[in-house]
Amino acid sequence: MTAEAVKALRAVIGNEFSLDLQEAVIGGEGLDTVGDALPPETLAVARQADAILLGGTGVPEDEKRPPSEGAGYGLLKLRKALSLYANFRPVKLFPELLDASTLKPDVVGGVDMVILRELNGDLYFGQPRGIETDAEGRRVGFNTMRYTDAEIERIAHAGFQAARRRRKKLCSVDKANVLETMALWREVVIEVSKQYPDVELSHLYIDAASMVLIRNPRQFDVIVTGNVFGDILSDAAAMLAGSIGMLPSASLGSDNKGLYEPVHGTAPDIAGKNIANPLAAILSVAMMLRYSFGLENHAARVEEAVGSVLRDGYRTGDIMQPGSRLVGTREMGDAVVEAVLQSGGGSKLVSASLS
Ligand SMILES: NC(=O)C1=CN([C@@H]2O[C@H](COP(=O)(O)OP(=O)(O)OC[C@H]3O[C@@H](n4cnc5c(N)ncnc54)[C@H](O)[C@@H]3O)[C@@H](O)[C@H]2O)C=CC1
Ligand SMILES: CC(C)CC(=O)C(=O)O
Ligand SMILES: [Mg+2]
Repeated sequence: MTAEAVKALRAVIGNEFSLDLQEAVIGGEGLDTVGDALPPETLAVARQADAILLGGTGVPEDEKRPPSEGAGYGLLKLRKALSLYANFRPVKLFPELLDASTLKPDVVGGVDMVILRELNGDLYFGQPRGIETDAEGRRVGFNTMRYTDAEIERIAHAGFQAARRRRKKLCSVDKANVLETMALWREVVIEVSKQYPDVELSHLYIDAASMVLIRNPRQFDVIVTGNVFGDILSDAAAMLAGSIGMLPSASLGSDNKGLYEPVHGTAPDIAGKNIANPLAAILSVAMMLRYSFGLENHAARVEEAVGSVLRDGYRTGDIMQPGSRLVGTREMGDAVVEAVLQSGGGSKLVSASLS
């Protein structure tokens, strides 16, 4: 999937700019080659890059390791080390996929929201964590849900600013009725809202938010929420867009450096079969062009190319519909590259590689 995203990136950049693309290992490949899910060399490459395109991390062997030593944790460390705290996960239904969702077309038609997930705090990072044996000899697992007011403030500002650029509606999702961390979350979000009187703020508890997301998703514009709730809510929201293979994301910090990756994981159940949907990875490249490189037109060309291949009936298995043309990962990538090149006035299909 990442190789297809790189092909699309090369196609849209063409000869207009030079692209200095470096590869580095993370996750399972990092553990296998240098025994580290986030090797120091990878972190160094990421630090000096303007933008990072991330292939999924996480391998089935993670189930036999402590979570904080697994391949998947390499990504969490990278997000934290680079202070990429604001994870934008747009959920937009391409009209061509109206019937691809498992939900009714009149529920999902016109869905266009952004889930803004805080990425540097919460249960995934809070200390203490671990598994210990208590005085009675019972094993106890524990994690800590933890947010400082400053962490909540900065993600709340990002949420209000995102809403300001859109339909000016922000819904903060928490569990303030049960958890002190989330009571603080709500208090700080309300305090920050005073600086954004033009943005309509609402609140939902995570359980109710999950239900409303499926019942009436069109009502949402921007949702701001914590690391764990955002992780779960965005996978559920993927089905509003037809498939988890359609959701891109951008993780940003306080400068333009960003990390771009699909919302989905490594999909080990279908790995190596050339059947996974590369469009989430390709749409992540569009976000990279927009947010890290300021190339709005190029971003739009990639997004329009995706729309055009869908209009032409190309489908991977996850979004397959009757009468459409079933293609593999590489063929979908080729079709997007061709559409990108057409939009730039060229017509020759180039074969780009990762080298
Ligand atoms: N950002 C990341 O690097 C993430 C890594 N992971 C890791 O990925 C591994 C697998 O996790 P899962 O829970 O199975 O989540 P997953 O997102 O990899 O897969 C969930 C389901 O969606 C399908 N799917 C995912 N992406 C698809 C695509 N592009 N096209 C078609 N179908 C697709 C998979 O085949 C699977 O049935 C684990 O090791 C996990 O830790 C999980 C989520 C995010
Ligand atoms: C390693 C996981 C926490 C990644 C994940 O599920 C995500 O970021 O959506
Ligand atoms: Mg996830």
